[in-house]
Amino acid sequence: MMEGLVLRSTGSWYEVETAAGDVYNCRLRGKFKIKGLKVTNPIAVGDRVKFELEDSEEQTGVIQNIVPRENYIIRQSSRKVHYGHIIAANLDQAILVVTLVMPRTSFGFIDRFLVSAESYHVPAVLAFNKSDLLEEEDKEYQSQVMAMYERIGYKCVEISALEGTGVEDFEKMLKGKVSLLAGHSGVGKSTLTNRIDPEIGQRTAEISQFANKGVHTTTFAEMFKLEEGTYLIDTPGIKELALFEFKSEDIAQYFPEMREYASECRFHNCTHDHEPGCAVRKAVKAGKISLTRFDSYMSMLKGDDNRR
Ligand SMILES: Nc1nc2c(ncn2[C@@H]2O[C@H](COP(=O)(O)OP(=O)(O)OP(=O)(O)O)[C@@H](O)[C@H]2O)c(=O)[nH]1
Ligand SMILES: [Zn+2]
Repeated sequence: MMEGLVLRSTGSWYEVETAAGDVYNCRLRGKFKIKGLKVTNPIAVGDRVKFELEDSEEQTGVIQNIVPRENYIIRQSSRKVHYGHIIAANLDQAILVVTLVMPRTSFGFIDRFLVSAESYHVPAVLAFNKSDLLEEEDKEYQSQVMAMYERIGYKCVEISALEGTGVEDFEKMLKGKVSLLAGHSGVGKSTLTNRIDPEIGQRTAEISQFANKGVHTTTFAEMFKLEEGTYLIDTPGIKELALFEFKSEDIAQYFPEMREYASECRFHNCTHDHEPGCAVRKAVKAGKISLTRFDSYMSMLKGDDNRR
């Protein structure tokens, strides 16, 4: 039996790369299923699989087994109700490219992304792009925003994909990891990937063109190899890591800075909304939890569609 990493999938075929760097075209053995998961795709990009060689000349194989996942991100299937579609598995980090100017990424959107990443147990990073466009006062503001997120524990980097500032450090951050790259249209994902690897940049731009035309891009889910052990997953079709199943009572636990106070609330099932003796609201008043973050929490709790 051989083992490899799924780089690409069309739904019926999987491109699997072995440690030696050989790529095999594999299909699933019949009736392949993963217990307890209702998904339209049992195997996704980023999965490690065991496969039996079928034809060594054609480099084809049959996937027999999946190595247990460290994590995965999933969305609602567009084809089947109550089914999920796995976007990617075994991620080391999820990077959200954001911009404070042209266009301005909202805190609501950033926080939804961070909450999703928490729920998937994927470390999240915020990359603030277009730093070259910032006026003096914007720079000051951006530093404050970055400090706010860093205090919570999220890594933040400042880059200008256009001018190349900070891109070297950005690349260092990718080294030896599987990273998912996300962000609103126009924040500069293609420009950034193009700087890192023109071939990938080209592909990113192509895929995002499809996405902008509304063509379903999930079949294009791709993992790019930057170097040995370093992979980038571009997600143009997925503007956010929308949660597949989202329970309002769980939301607070995905705000790391709230978790530590929540245990001190008078009621164990406190929603931090109106309850007396709420330690979280007290921490907000005392400036220990940022109001911006608390606002995001409240709108998520109330189910506002905060997607912009
Ligand atoms: N000033 C400045 N402009 C940038 C920067 N990065 C990207 N841009 C510009 O922003 C616009 C959008 O960049 P893209 O790289 O196409 O953005 P994208 O995120 O790939 O967007 P989609 O292709 O719609 O998914 C282009 O006009 C870029 O030239 C930057 O760091 N500074
Ligand atoms: Zn509370």
